[in-house]
Amino acid sequence: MHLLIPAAGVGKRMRADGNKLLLSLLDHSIMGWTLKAAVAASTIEWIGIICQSIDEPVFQEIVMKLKIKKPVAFIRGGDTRQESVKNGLQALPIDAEYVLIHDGARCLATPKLFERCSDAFNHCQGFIAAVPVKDTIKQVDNSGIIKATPDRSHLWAAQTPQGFNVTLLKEAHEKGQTHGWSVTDDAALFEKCGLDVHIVEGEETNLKVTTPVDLAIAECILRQRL
Ligand SMILES: Nc1ccn([C@@H]2O[C@H](COP(=O)(O)OP(=O)(O)OP(=O)(O)O)[C@@H](O)[C@H]2O)c(=O)n1
Ligand SMILES: C[C@](O)(CO)[C@H](O)COP(=O)(O)O
Repeated sequence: MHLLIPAAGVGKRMRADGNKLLLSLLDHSIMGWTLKAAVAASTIEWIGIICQSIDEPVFQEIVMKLKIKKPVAFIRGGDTRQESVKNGLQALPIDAEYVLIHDGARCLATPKLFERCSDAFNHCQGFIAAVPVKDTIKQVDNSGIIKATPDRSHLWAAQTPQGFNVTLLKEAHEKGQTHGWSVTDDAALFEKCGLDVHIVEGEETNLKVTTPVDLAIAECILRQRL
């Protein structure tokens, strides 16, 4: 299984001085933890790290320190996650039929989750890891007035890994560019193309390290695993 890791963001919401994926989390960087889990997953055979050129030397160092035996490619990132993934798809080896895409910022995903996601290709061409939403969600207008309370039983929080047939996802990205679709995940492109995207059971702990408080929560979860 081929895995693309978008890691080319700047982490504005983290307000860090540089790419948040290089921040320390216990004895590794955020990206170090993400890579460790991906490498430990028996199904992952190839890893593409999508990053900005300025960060590539540090990511190379992380890969070396972890003594990763699986092939790792470095791919140039874009200005948005969507662009970064599009670049990643172009850089996949020619024989890649299916691909998993996993945010570098989701550093708590377990090897089991990667393996469960790889197995999902046995029954579908597109899926995302997700968990049922626990909160009551309100839809609010621009004046701060609640307009709707969607039925929670139909709401899922999207995570990564997300997995797709490579040809179909490449086509969806092309269409997205042509039509000017701007999305925050790859599933949304599949959806806009009218293709089915299935749900694979995610992990409650598979949070995305987005703001400083997420870093503290991630540390807590990792300590419990030690
Ligand atoms: N141009 C971009 C933007 C984001 N990402 C990656 O997409 C993942 C999810 O994005 P997010 O958590 O939003 O990261 P940032 O874009 O870095 O954060 P922010 O939105 O706060 O700036 C991250 O692993 C990030 O590195 C990327 O590869 N290329
Ligand atoms: C892909 C993603 O992690 C799914 O939750 C997410 O959409 C990334 O973008 P975000 O804007 O940081 O939510």
